[in-house]
Amino acid sequence: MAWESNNIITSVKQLTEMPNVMKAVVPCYYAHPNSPIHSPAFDTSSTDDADSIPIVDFSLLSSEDPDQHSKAIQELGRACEDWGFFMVVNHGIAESLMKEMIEVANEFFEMAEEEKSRYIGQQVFDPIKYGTSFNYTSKENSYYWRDYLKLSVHPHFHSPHQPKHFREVLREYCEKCRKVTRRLLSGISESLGLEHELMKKSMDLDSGFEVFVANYYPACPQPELVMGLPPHSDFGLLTLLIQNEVGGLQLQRNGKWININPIPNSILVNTGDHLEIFTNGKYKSVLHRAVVKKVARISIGIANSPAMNVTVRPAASPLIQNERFPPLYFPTKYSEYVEMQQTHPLDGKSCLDRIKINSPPH
Ligand SMILES: O=C(O)CCC(=O)C(=O)O
Ligand SMILES: [Fe+2]
Repeated sequence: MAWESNNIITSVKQLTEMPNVMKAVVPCYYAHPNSPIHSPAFDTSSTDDADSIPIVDFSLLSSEDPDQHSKAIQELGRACEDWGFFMVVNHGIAESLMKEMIEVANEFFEMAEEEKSRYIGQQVFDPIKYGTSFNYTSKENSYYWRDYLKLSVHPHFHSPHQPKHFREVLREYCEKCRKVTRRLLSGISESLGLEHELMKKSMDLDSGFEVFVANYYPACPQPELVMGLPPHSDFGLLTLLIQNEVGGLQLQRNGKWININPIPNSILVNTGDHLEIFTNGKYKSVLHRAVVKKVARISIGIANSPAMNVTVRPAASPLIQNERFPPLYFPTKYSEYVEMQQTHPLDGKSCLDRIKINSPPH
């Protein structure tokens, strides 16, 4: 069966289940110029670095022993500055809840296409968006091997009503993650020598925008030819990520793509563009991407961000900006940043580059 790129495809999952599509090859329009096979920096053998991804013991951030507390804060700061990715252990979220979240997300993708298509998003700020690729628009000229469900979960909570239990599991999981994120963000402020509530206040985190994303990467006959998600940084402050037992996340470090294999029951955390802006470039957001496998993979991310109407700028503290370190980013309203990110093809850190001071105009 000949597939043209203008066929309406609601999901990659649907495509892989079509009886007439050859099981051994991917349609040519999914072949990606920057897929693993074409990526000179791709080196699966570079696991040494991956082994040393920092581990943050969450329970020690609240330790009453001042030495232990300040050591934990320093380690958190170092993890943000040196890596921008770290694994959080002893976070207090039950393993059973994490598993249930992955399970109900899987059940969502297993639903019939007609049921899921009720949630197909039309607009950038639709609170419930089911879709495929990144945000398929005519501006994108290649497809990604990924279906997704994106939900705005804070300050207003939105969830599909199906499958059964999805809504209640999501609500509980998001609430637990919010507490972890808040504690991490106040620890991060402390690690910079700032008042621990500065981020909460200056970005109005009580009304902070939070997006839940479930990424479904169907089993792929030729994983080396396609991309699940292209290299990008996340736009919020921190993203919390969990996955099923299948790996696929890679981060760019010292010019190489390295595989991230989280230890069981940990949560993977990465810093986003708005933490980079707030810290005036000290804690940089990190490029990462998702490659796909011969078996299906699910990842669940929650991105925590400033409130939509807040204009974000580097923190107003002499520790962050001073004569030696003038502000590096233009003040930008958060909603405008999100819109820019969601309406352009996903392309490295190009969105952040647009608001860099002294960057060439786009
Ligand atoms: O699937 C993954 O591991 C990464 C997902 C991701 O980077 C994202 O949703 O922003
Ligand atoms: Fe991401």
